[in-house]
Amino acid sequence: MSRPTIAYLGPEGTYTHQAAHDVCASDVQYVAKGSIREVFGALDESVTLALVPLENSTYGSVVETYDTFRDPRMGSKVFVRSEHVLAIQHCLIALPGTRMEEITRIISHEQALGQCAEFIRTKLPKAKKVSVASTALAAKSLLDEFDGTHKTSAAICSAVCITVYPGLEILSRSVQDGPANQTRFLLLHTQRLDPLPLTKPLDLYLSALIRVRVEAPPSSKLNLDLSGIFRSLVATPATTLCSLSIRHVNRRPSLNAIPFNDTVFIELEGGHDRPAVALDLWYSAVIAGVERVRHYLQDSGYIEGEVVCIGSW
Ligand SMILES: O=C(O)C(=O)C[C@]1(C(=O)O)C=C[C@@H](O)C=C1
Repeated sequence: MSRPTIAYLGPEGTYTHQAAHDVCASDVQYVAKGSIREVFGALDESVTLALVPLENSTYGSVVETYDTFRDPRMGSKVFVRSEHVLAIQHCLIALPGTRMEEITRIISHEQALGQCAEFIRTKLPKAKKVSVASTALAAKSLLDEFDGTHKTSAAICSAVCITVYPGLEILSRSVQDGPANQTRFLLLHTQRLDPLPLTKPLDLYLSALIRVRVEAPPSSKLNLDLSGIFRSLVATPATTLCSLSIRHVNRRPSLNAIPFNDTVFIELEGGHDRPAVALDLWYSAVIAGVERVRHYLQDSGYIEGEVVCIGSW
């Protein structure tokens, strides 16, 4: 039997790569992809696992991940199955001999540039920010572009990049704004409830992610009445039993013909004071909530749309 394979945002040395190692047992095969959309697109019969960043404690949501979660495959062929939080300590990395005061270009992933905005503004005021697909790609690009004279660029990335890409050195450590910088990642799998292949033992979080989208709102309402949806979600006997509550709400444009019509992502959480709740009971409670939201939307006159559980873990 072939080894389980996990797709991640590459190249080698990204934070996603490190988080994937934290989650997976040693026998898993890693496949680097160039973007989060490509990571998601790689999931099929041979690549059954993927890890994607969801949110950062300093800079907020990873928009590309939420945008990918609008895809109809998410919730029908791909499911969120667990989460992992990684402490993010960024370094300023450059070619040997680069001087801080001469840096005019600072390359990194948009999230990392955002997490270090204050450092860049105060310590590298002349530097132009250049956003690339990942932090490790930023480090690698310093070597790719090296022509022996240009030492006016630097990358923001993890310290491991100087080992993965020899020929670079650390100019400054811990350059993120604030010491408690963390990113939360989600583990995706091609099965909704089957046991996961070769991950380390995973905690039961009693979490779930719901996607709600309506296409034909009643004429007076451009967007969803979230309070009605929230009430419907938490008000079944099963959801009460699991102390289901709303943890987080995010929205992205639906990209349909109705301007400002959003796809809403609602993250649910069960009561952690109820250790007796098992994943299948939790999943039933979430689905009971989802069913009630469907009825609520129908009763409110929404004709087309969807309410989908895209993962419970
Ligand atoms: O560029 C990387 O190293 C990534 O793994 C992506 C990513 C992100 O998208 O948030 C992951 C963790 C950090 O927050 C910075 C960047």
